[in-house]
Amino acid sequence: MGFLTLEHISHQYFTTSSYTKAIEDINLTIDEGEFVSFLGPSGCGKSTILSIVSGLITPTEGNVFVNGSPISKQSTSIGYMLQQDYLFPWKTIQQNVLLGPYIQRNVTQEIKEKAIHILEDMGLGNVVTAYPTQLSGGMRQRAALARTLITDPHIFLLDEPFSALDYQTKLKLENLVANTLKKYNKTSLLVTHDIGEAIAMSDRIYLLSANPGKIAATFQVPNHLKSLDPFDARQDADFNDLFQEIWKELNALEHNS
Ligand SMILES: Nc1ncnc2c1ncn2[C@@H]1O[C@H](COP(=O)(O)OP(=O)(O)OP(=O)(O)O)[C@@H](O)[C@H]1O
Repeated sequence: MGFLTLEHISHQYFTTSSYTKAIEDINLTIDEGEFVSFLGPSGCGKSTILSIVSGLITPTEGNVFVNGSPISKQSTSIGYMLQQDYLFPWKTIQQNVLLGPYIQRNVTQEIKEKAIHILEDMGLGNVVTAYPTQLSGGMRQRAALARTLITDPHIFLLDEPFSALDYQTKLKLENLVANTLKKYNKTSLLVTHDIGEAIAMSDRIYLLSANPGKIAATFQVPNHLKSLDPFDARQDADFNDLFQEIWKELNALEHNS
């Protein structure tokens, strides 16, 4: 059994007059430190899977295990990276990053040094005393990631975190975020509509079909692509082959849904 296991997960949303079967019989195992992505047509249940892993919703069927124990029976901490950075404009970047420890009344010298260290890792060592409005969108997203990393979550959920950024910033961030989460050995789940982003960041990609959402295909990303610069990776034959393969499957799914 891996670090995170979803076993026979199905979920239905009920309203007063009807119900929607959002996902059906999802089974997957993710090892500690792995990065996986979920791709699929709109409404195939990608966000529902993230909500179940985060504990926000309890699936109508099936079990989620972390390290072999049901997720409901332990305090698994979850980190999020979303489209919006939610930085506080009146606090400096360092103060924003220290927000979690501040709320927990745990701003020690050690934590302050850790904040600086993480900010340096994210290429933000020279803007620790700046305010969010002084930073570009990509820098703000990096600060938001640093703020989550300092709380040392077990699992990282990324829900289309780069969709508001320009193309060049997005490519650079994909690499930086994927490498940083690997360095800190975080188990990460990304929801995206962008095939290139999924290939650039992941160890493995799950393609979901809709109505209800099921795993239609699984793709392993060749290891050597991860060591390449994002621009170079996109020129690589393996990247293009995998892109074409996923594109065809996705089109077929969208056609049939
Ligand atoms: N709160 C809810 N109540 C009722 N139905 C819901 C609710 N949330 C999601 N659904 C339905 O469940 C299905 C899966 O939705 P979900 O948002 O998980 O898909 P998704 O793949 O994340 O979609 P998108 O790519 O459009 O963000 C859809 O049919 C959606 O309409």
